[in-house]
Amino acid sequence: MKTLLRLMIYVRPSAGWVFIAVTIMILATIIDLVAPWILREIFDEGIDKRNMAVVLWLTLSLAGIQALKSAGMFVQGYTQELVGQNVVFLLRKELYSHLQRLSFSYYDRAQTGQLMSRMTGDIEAVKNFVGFGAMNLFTGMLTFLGTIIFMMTMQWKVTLISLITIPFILFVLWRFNHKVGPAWSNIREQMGRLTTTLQENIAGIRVVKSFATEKVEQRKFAERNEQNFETNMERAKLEAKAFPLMGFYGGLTFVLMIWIGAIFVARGEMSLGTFMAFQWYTWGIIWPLNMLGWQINIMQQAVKAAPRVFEVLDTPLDIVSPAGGTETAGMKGNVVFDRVTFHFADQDAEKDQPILNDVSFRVKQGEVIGVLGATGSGKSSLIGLLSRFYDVTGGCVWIDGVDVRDYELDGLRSSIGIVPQETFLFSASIRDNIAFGYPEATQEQIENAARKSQIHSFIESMPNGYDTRIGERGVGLSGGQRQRVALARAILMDPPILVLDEATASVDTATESAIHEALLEVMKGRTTFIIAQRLSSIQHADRIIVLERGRLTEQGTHKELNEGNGFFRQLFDKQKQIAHE
Ligand SMILES: Nc1ncnc2c1ncn2[C@@H]1O[C@H](COP(=O)(O)OP(=O)(O)OP(=O)(O)O)[C@@H](O)[C@H]1O
Repeated sequence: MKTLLRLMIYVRPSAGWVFIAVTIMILATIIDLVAPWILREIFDEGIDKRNMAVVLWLTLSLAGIQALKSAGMFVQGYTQELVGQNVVFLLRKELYSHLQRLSFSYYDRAQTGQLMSRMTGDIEAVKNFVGFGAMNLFTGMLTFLGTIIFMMTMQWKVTLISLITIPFILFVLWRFNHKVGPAWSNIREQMGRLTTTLQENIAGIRVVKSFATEKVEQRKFAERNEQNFETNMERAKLEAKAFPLMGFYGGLTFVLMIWIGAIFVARGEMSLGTFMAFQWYTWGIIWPLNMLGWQINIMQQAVKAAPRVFEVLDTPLDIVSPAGGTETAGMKGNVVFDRVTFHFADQDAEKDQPILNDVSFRVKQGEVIGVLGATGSGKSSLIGLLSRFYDVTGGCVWIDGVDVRDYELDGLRSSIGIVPQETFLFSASIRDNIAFGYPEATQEQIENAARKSQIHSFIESMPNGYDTRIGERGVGLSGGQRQRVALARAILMDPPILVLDEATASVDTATESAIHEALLEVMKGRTTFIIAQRLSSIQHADRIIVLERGRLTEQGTHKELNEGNGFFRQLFDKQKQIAHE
């Protein structure tokens, strides 16, 4: 009930259309109720009294109101769909906008396939009910009650006796409703899992193929597909049992009506016209009940699908822009990490080892900082805190003396240009990919950024130059080329803070060296963090900080660290030894 009430919020903007559809439905129902009554008059006042003029006029009026009803049904069908589509439109818009604002922590746990199935199948199920189902449910109930009232006023005894089967039909409906709900719940959930399997398989098809696990993947998909097939067949069995039974009781009502009606006509307690009208009215009782089975089906689908959509909508936004957040215009890039401790949301802050533990350091505007550490030591997490991908668990991160949590969020993120470890390129032209964060950029600006990241001449050599379209994973580009496109994307933003997270890890040493030469110019005046595992990547760093298991263990210049005997010195010796071998 709560779900249905909540859905009403999305129907409210279409209230005008709902009013039109419902008014037409009420008029159509009245026509359905009046038509058998006219039939009775044709018999009793026309045929019985041999008055052909009455027959003619009443038949013509019957034809007239039926034509009117058909025209009304056209408008009603259209408005019904319009209301449903409006609800889908609003829900999708709200869901998409919420998905845009959900934090990294949410996406760390979320399954893409589940989200896709909520965005498509689940919302579609809601539409079917809101547009078609709910309104037909309303018409059905109106027709059912109206028919009984009309019949009672004509011959209440025959009506009451013939309706003896109704409780049986209602019982079958109640049981069906009770059982089909959980079946739909399973089906919606299974569809989510099926889509997840499909999405993961397609996204990871290169891994699947390189490990030759197509058959295993096929089996996994087949298992889930089969589960879904079986649950659907269980549901079909429920329908196959309930609907014929309801049809049988409906037929029985019809037969009873004829039999009891005939007795009352023979006794002179019912006119032949009323008898004929009752045959027509019987359909007004049977079809709404039979339709009710389908409507319940549609309603249960929506009732089970809508909470899956609402669950996403109700996920709180844990990282939001503060009201009246500090503007970032004119940001210089003085960064301070002050006793920063960090746990991921799914960690136990009491028991689990923090990802970053009491980390403090200062970076002045324009400084180039190398962040060095073994894999998993917390380097990317450190940078994530700067851009508020996550918020600190303890301590504070300051930029220009302002806590990052007090900055206007979009401004903060646009002020920090990040070249991540894994680049995502959109299925668009290379130009659009570079200008992703700054769509208004001129061709000259784009080319400049591409030159600085050593990718311009390669783009120029492609058949369509900057207009060359690339796949969603940047297919057609090598790992190093993808990284350089991402680098150009960050440079184009002209941010006061630049972060290169293993940004040159996929390029050869000569290109890395060329990129770093070019970056010398780019980094001028900008605070730059270079995250790296090899020393060649941080040769231009003014200062280096070393992370070990979330703790800052060393910091200083190349020279200072080389004089020590810590991680830096060991790495230096190791890499020197490898170079000699
Ligand atoms: N979303 C997450 N939830 C829980 N733990 C995570 C999550 N992401 C990373 N971790 C853990 O946090 C630790 C630090 O990860 P982080 O990515 O910051 O390391 P890193 O130093 O950048 O490593 P690499 O050099 O391999 O990229 C790792 O032990 C990792 O397992």
